[in-house]
Amino acid sequence: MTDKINVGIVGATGYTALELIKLLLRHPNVQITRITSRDESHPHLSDVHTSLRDRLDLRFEHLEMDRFPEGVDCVFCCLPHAASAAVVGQLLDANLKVIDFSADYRLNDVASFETWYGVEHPDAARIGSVAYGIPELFREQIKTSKLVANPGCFPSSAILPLAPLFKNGLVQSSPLIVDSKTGVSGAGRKANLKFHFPECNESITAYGVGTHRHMPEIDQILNRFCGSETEAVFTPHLVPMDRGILSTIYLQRCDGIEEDQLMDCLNEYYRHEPFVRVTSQIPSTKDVSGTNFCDITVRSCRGTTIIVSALDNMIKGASGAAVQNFNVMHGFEETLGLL
Ligand SMILES: NC(=O)C1=CN([C@@H]2O[C@H](COP(=O)(O)OP(=O)(O)OC[C@H]3O[C@@H](n4cnc5c(N)ncnc54)[C@H](OP(=O)(O)O)[C@@H]3O)[C@@H](O)[C@H]2O)C=CC1
Ligand SMILES: CC(=O)N[C@@H](CCC(=O)OP(=O)(O)O)C(=O)O
Repeated sequence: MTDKINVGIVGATGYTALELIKLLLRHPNVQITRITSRDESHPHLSDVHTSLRDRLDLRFEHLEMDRFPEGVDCVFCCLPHAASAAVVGQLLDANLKVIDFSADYRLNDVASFETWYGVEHPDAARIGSVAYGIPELFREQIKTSKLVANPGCFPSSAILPLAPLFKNGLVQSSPLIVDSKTGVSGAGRKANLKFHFPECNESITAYGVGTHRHMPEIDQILNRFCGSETEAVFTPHLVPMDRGILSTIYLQRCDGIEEDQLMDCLNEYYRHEPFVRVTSQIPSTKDVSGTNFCDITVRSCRGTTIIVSALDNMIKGASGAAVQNFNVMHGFEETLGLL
C-alpha cells in the first residue's frame, strides 16, 4: 500500500491555504502536487507565501478539470462560499476526495443556505447529506466520506463545548448567548477596507449583530448531533490581533444540575480526544495560537453558566481541522501533521 496521498490545494493563495501547507509539509503521508490560483501575476508559491521560500517549489495553475485531477487523490478546497460549490461537484466526479473549507455544505437545507448567504446554491442536490468536519462529534461519518464540510471557526468554538452538554441533557436550549472575539485573519487575505490596519488597529467592534451566518450553523449542527432545538444569539467582535477566537457562552443549567457536572461531562467526553483540552484555567488565544487545540472551561455566576473556549481560527477553526479530517478519511493516526 502506498503511504503518500497526493494532495491538491484549490485557492492556494489564501490564508487558510498557507496554514494548511505549513501543516502538510510536516505530514509523513502527504505529497502536495498541485496548487491553484486565478491570478497569473505570481507564478510560484513562494512569490505569494514568502515564508514558504525553499520549502515547497510549486507553480500555481488555473483550476482546469481536464488536467487538475491528474496526480491528485485528495483536494483541500480553500475557496469562498459559493465559488467552492461551483467546483466541488466536478472534483468529486473526477473521483477525488474533497475537504471543503467553505460553508457551502455545512447546513441542512438549501433554503437555510440561501436565506443566510443571500446567494443561490450552485450544488443544491448535495446539501444536507455531507459529513460535518468536527471529528470529535462525527468521526464515523467522516471515515467513510468522499466530501467533508470543514466547520466554521466560530461554530467550532461554540459546538465543541456545547454538544456534550446538550447530548447529556445538562443545559437548557434557551437562552443561549455566544459572544465571540476574533483576530483579523478570520476575514481572509483578500483586500477589504474594514480590515486595513488603521481601520481595525486600536479598536474593537461588533459586526454581523443579529445577522451573522454562523447562527444557523451552530443551531443545525447541535441539532444534528443531539436533537437539541437551540436558537443561539451569536455576536462576533473583531479585535486587533492576527489570529485566534475566544468565545464566552452564557446559558442555564437544567434543574438540579450542578456546575461540577458540566466539567465532569466535558472531561469524560473529551478524555481520549487529543485536541480538546478541558481545563480549570481560563482559556486564552495565546495558549492555542498555531495549534489544533480547543481549550474549554466552565464557570457559574448567579445561576448562569459561563463557558469560555479558545481556538486558533486558522488551525482548529480551519486548516488544522481539515488535516484532522484528512487523517480520519484516510485511516491515518489523527494527530499526524498536527502535534
Ligand atoms: N480565515 C479563516 O480564519 C477561516 C476561513 N474559512 C473559510 O475558508 C475559505 C478560505 O478562506 P481564506 O483562506 O481565509 O480566504 P482568502 O481570501 O485568504 O483566500 C481565498 C482563496 O480563494 C481564491 N478565490 C477567491 N475568490 C474566488 C473565486 N470567486 N473563484 C475562485 N477562487 C477564488 C483566492 O485565490 P486567487 O485570487 O489567487 O485566485 C484565494 O486563494 C473560505 O471559504 C473561508 O470562509 C473557514 C474557517 C476560518
Ligand atoms: C473576521 C471575520 O470576518 N471572520 C469571518 C469568519 C470566517 C470563518 O471562519 O468562517 P467561514 O468559513 O464560515 O467563513 C466572518 O465573520 O465571516
